[in-house]
Amino acid sequence: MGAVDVANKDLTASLADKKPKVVFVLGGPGSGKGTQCANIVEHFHYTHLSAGDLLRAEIDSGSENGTMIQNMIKEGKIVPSEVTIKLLQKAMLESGNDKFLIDGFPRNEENRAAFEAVTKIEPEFVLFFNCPEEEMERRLLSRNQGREDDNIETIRKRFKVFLESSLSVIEYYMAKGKVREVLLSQYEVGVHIFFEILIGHCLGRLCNSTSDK
Ligand SMILES: Nc1ncnc2c1ncn2[C@@H]1O[C@H](COP(=O)(O)OP(=O)(O)O)[C@@H](O)[C@H]1O
Ligand SMILES: O=c1ccn([C@@H]2O[C@H](COP(=O)(O)OP(=O)(O)O)[C@@H](O)[C@H]2O)c(=O)[nH]1
Ligand SMILES: [Mg+2]
Repeated sequence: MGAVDVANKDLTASLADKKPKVVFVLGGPGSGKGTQCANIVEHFHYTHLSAGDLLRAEIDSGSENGTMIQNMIKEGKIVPSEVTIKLLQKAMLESGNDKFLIDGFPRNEENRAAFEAVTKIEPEFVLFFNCPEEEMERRLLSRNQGREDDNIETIRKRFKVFLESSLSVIEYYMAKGKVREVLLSQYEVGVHIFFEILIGHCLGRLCNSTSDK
C-alpha cells in the first residue's frame, strides 16, 4: 500500500470518529444553493462546504491537479470523484464541526456511490432547489464573480450535465424519501418566506434529533 492510500485511510478513519451529520444541497447551476447555504449557516450551527469553491481553491493553490480541474470546470464537466471527495473530507476535518451543508455535490451517481463507499456517510436529507432554467441562466449571466464558467457556452453545457447526470442523484434520494424540494417561482417575496419556513423546519428537526448526542 502506497503513502497516498495510507493518508486517505487516516482521513477516512478520523472523519468516521466524528460521526458527522450531512445535508446535501443540490439544484441546477444558478438555482441559489450558495446563497441559501449562507443564509442557513447564519441561523444554524452548520459548516457550509461548496464543492465548487473547494475545487476553485485547489486550482488557486497551484496543486498538481489544478490544471485538470480548471479544464473540467471550463467545460462544465464533473471532476473525478476521488479528487472532490478528498477535498471534502479534508475540509470537514479541518472545520472542527460535525454538521455540514455540502453544496453542489454529489453531481452524478458515481460521485454519490463513491462518497458513501469511502466515507460511510449517508445524508440526513437533501435540499433540492428546483428553479426554471431561464431564471438560472439570467442569474448566472449576471453573477459577476469573474467565473470562467459563467458564460453562455459553458452555462448550456452545465445545464446539459445537470439534466443528464445530476438529476439522477436527486431521484435516487427521492426514492428514499430524503428530498426536501424548494420549487422556485418568479415570485421572489413568496419564495424567500417559503425558504425561511422550509429550511427552518428541516434543519430545526435535524438539530433536535441530534442535540441529545
Ligand atoms: N432568490 C433569488 N432571487 C434572485 N437572485 C438570486 C436568488 N438566489 C440567488 N440569486 C443570485 O443568483 C446568482 C446565483 O446564485 P448562487 O447562490 O451562486 O447559485 P448556485 O450556487 O446554485 O449556482 C447569484 O448572483 C445570486 O446573488
Ligand atoms: O462536486 C463537484 C462540484 C463542482 N464541480 C465542477 O465545478 C463547477 C462549478 O460548480 P459550482 O457548484 O461552484 O457551480 P454552481 O452550481 O454553484 O453554479 C461544475 O460545473 C463542475 O465543473 C465538480 O466537478 N464536482
Ligand atoms: Mg454555487
